[in-house]
Amino acid sequence: MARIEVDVEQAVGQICSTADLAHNLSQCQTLVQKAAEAGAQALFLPEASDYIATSAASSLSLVQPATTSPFVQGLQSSARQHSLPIHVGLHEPGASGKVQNTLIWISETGEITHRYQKLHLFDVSIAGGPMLQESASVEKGPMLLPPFSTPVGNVGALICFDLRFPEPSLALRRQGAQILTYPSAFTVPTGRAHWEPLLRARAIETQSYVVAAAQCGRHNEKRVSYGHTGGVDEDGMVEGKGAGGVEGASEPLVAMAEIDLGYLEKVRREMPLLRRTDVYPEV
Ligand SMILES: O=C(O)CNC(=O)[C@H](CS)NC(=O)CCC(=O)C(=O)O
Repeated sequence: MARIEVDVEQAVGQICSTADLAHNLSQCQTLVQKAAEAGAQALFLPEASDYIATSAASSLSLVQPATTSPFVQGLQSSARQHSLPIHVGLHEPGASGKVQNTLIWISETGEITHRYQKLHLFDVSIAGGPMLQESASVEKGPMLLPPFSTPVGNVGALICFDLRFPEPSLALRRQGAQILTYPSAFTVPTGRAHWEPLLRARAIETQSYVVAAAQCGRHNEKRVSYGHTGGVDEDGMVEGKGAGGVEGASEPLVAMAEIDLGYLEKVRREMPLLRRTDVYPEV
């Protein structure tokens, strides 16, 4: 497991994506600039940073392969220019005629080195609340991405609704993750009720840093996201508070969160969570 002796700062970005990819890229590039100026070692951007569409049909019409997407190419060139790795959620074409909801790691030299595809799709119909059928336009991911080494630590990648399932986070922790990422676009009512307790629970039960880059504000006439971007440390304490979480805000912003992997190892050493796998199955 990588061990970094000095604290590092990571930037966690919040934007309000619309169906205008060029505008979304420019919001993200503003955040790359801010993150680099603040001395961040990595920038984490929300789910679906490339676009949030008004319908399944519109999402299918906007999707582009990562290899030729001007949105991805723009971020690759920003990463290279600022020598800053970027973790960003986007859409990619799927094999089934649907899209894939993915998360890519762009290295500080602008290469796409890792890719995760969202496992759990958000199909809900809450009376008087959100009605969303993600599976109408998105195909579900086939596997976990094993944790990968980065300048801020070993990253375990998950996306948004995946946050409600403890199993993948525990599996990634067991495989060596030190930081779990949940780039998101939570709805306002479910975010108000569950966002922070879920993030804190995942951090505490995996004894890992949790990075929560969120979409915020009004995307179109049908969609508003909860925001409240930030980080949670391995004690479950929220970091970067105040910088994020302006409900309804649509200004791009970054929250800074500190990572101290020495402290993380101390927490894990001092309170080992040894599982009773003789009683219940290991995840
Ligand atoms: O639509 C896109 O293009 C981007 N994807 C999303 O916004 C996804 C699927 S609709 N949103 C969530 O998973 C919200 C989960 C949530 O709000 C909860 O678990 O409570």
